Amino acid sequence: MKLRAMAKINLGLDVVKKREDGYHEVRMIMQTIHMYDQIELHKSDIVGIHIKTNLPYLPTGENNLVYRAAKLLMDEYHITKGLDINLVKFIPVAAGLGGGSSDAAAVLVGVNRMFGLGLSQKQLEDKGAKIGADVPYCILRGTALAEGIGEVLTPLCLMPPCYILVAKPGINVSTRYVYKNLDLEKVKNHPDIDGMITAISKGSLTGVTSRMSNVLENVTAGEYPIIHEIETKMIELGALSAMMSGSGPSVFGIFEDEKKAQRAYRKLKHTSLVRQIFLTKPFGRRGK
Ligand SMILES: C[C@@](CO)(OP(=O)(O)O)[C@H](O)COP(=O)(O)OP(=O)(O)OC[C@H]1O[C@@H](n2ccc(N)nc2=O)[C@H](O)[C@@H]1O
Ligand SMILES: Nc1ncnc2c1ncn2[C@@H]1O[C@H](COP(=O)(O)OP(=O)(O)O)[C@@H](O)[C@H]1O
Repeated sequence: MKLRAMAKINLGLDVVKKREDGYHEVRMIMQTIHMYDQIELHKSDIVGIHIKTNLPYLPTGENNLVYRAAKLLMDEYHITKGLDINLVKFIPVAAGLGGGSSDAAAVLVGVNRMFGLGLSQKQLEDKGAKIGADVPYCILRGTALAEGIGEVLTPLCLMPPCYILVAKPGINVSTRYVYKNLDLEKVKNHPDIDGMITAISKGSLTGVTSRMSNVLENVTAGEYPIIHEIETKMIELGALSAMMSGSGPSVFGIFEDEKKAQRAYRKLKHTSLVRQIFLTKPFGRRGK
């Protein structure tokens, strides 16, 4: 069985409060983008979950989120057959693009289908929350409001058509570190998430881009000024707006004009600012 695990960006990211358990309550506008990892699942007679991946530095045991996703369902439903997972990564790792979460989401959907478990999408989303805060959204996909720690989802209509330039600089950032170093008292300007929801419902691209804001950017860009440098370059090259995705360090720029987006892609590709760069588009919800 072949699956596609789609990447996401956060068009808006607000942190509302810190919980007792260290997790943060968020209000985020999530958007799936047309960039994906390929996953193949095969039943096997050799007991256990066996992972192969094209990235030698990724864990292939229980520290890989695809392992955890498969094990969660296989243990609960007493599946004794073996499972081979071939994971081909294209989504940059630890980049703020939700690659690991989306791989886990795809495996939950795939194992459910492959072994005929009959779980609904909502049931899969609930199980996904045990693996990571962004996993339920990665099952839903499309444009959505994510609240709680990311798992309370409200589907929205698809964001207006546009071109999305995603650039990852050659630095790595841990999500845990970024949340830990966020000082909420210092955040003076919270994103206008409700205004962005209205703009999406009206189909106004500039209404969306004028409200793009991410409170985690203060933490990551405070340490890595390269994030602001990439944003400035994207704006110079015609992006309506540019912002860091999730906990970073990837930056995305939203373009209305395809030619400008392609030119920006070509210009940025050969600078020392970026390690990986992709020109992509918004992607809709599962089953839509
Ligand atoms: C920042 C965001 C924005 O979409 O994405 P990424 O940058 O990771 O892609 C998410 O909130 C990341 O969600 P996800 O990556 O699933 O988080 P998890 O694996 O559940 O948690 C990793 C760590 O981040 C912190 N964490 C995560 C989510 C949250 N709402 N509050 C937190 O404080 C916790 O310290 C946790 O130990
Ligand atoms: N299938 C996977 N793909 C990518 N990273 C994974 C995977 N499973 C576990 N990880 C670990 O999770 C960490 C965060 O990965 P990723 O989901 O790509 O980042 P982000 O949460 O910033 O979008 C990585 O450092 C990696 O070691």
